[in-house]
Amino acid sequence: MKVSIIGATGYGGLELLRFLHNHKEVEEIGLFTSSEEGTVFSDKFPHLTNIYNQPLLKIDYDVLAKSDVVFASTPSGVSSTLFPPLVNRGPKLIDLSGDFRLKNLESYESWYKKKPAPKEAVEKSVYGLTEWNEAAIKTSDLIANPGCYPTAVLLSILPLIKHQLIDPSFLVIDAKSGISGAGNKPSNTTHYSEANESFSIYKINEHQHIPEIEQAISMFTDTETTITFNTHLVPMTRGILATSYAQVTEGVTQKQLVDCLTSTYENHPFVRVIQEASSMGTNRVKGSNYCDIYVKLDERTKRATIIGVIDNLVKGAAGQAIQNMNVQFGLPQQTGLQLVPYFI
Ligand SMILES: NC(=O)C1=CN([C@@H]2O[C@H](COP(=O)(O)OP(=O)(O)OC[C@H]3O[C@@H](n4cnc5c(N)ncnc54)[C@H](OP(=O)(O)O)[C@@H]3O)[C@@H](O)[C@H]2O)C=CC1
Ligand SMILES: CC(=O)N[C@@H](CCC(=O)OP(=O)(O)O)C(=O)O
Repeated sequence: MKVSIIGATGYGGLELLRFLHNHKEVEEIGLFTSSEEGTVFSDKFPHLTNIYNQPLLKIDYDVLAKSDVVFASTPSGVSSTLFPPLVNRGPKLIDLSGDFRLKNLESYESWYKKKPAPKEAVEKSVYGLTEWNEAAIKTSDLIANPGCYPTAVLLSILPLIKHQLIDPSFLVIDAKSGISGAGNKPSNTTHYSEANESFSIYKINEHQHIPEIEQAISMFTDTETTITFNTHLVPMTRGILATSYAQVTEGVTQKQLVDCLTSTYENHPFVRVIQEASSMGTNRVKGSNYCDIYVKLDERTKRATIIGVIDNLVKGAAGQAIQNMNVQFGLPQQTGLQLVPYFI
């Protein structure tokens, strides 16, 4: 397979390359840039010396059209214009940004403060939460890869909402992310001296992943709800831990909650239902495509604490994008993604 990465110099792009390098069906990887045409990739990233000594390529539709797959790992507002001319020209398109995720264009404009992608392209796109949308992904030519936070949240709560074990009307979600979630462009909030030794909340009640999570709950469980969702920055490089709180339906037991998660994911290699809370942590999934999930009923309040943990750059971005590519090409989902977590 011939694969192209637009935004190869970013964090998502580098992770795509790290996994695609080990993918047995990938023969050629084109690295595309909007700002550094001709730069030798390994000069910019010396850890890739003698591995990727090729020059970065200018974004050119005729070259991209010859690929089997084109990944866009670019800031929001970029693929909305870059991808539409490639629709129906041959390659499968996989977008890691939020540009094709929200079906309601006004909602995209109001949450992302950017001009939405053309309606026809958004209508054509398929939401790439692999474990929940495999059939549609299989036949899709344009994938909207989910956001990092929505992946951790949705994989942990969707089974419990679908089986009516929790009340979705008062979902409170508290999520924390490592700094690589903000991409490679330095800013005050990601500056080492300001982020290190600090734990902060950001985008209170205004995070762009709120409508995405609500839309996916509706799409996969036929439930309309509004959520409270807040995000925090943790002074570490990788990882997301998302904790959701919800009242359980009357009479629901701890065993029912765990059984529901276990049976939902028994045939899904990348979602692991964890039995002990002490085994949940970002270092248990770091560098891997796993999503670990956990649920605990508080017998006193009848509220469930539901946790999802991922590596934001892998299951939250590049890993899930490659998992979707595997589904599109009829390959086993694990192809190229079988790295075990770093742990330390
Ligand atoms: N970081 C994360 O954990 C996650 C990120 N995402 C989403 O994935 C996308 C990529 O994220 P991430 O890799 O972190 O971002 P980065 O900021 O690290 O990288 C983005 C890359 O996009 C390229 N780019 C910038 N502007 C343009 C443009 N106008 N046209 C073409 N390319 C452009 C740049 O490369 P160059 O200058 O060489 O063109 C840049 O290196 C974003 O939309 C992000 O929101 C989704 C899930 C998780
Ligand atoms: C730590 C951090 O800043 N994380 C980013 C994650 C953004 C992201 O993944 O953007 P999409 O909208 O393309 O999904 C944020 O919270 O905005």
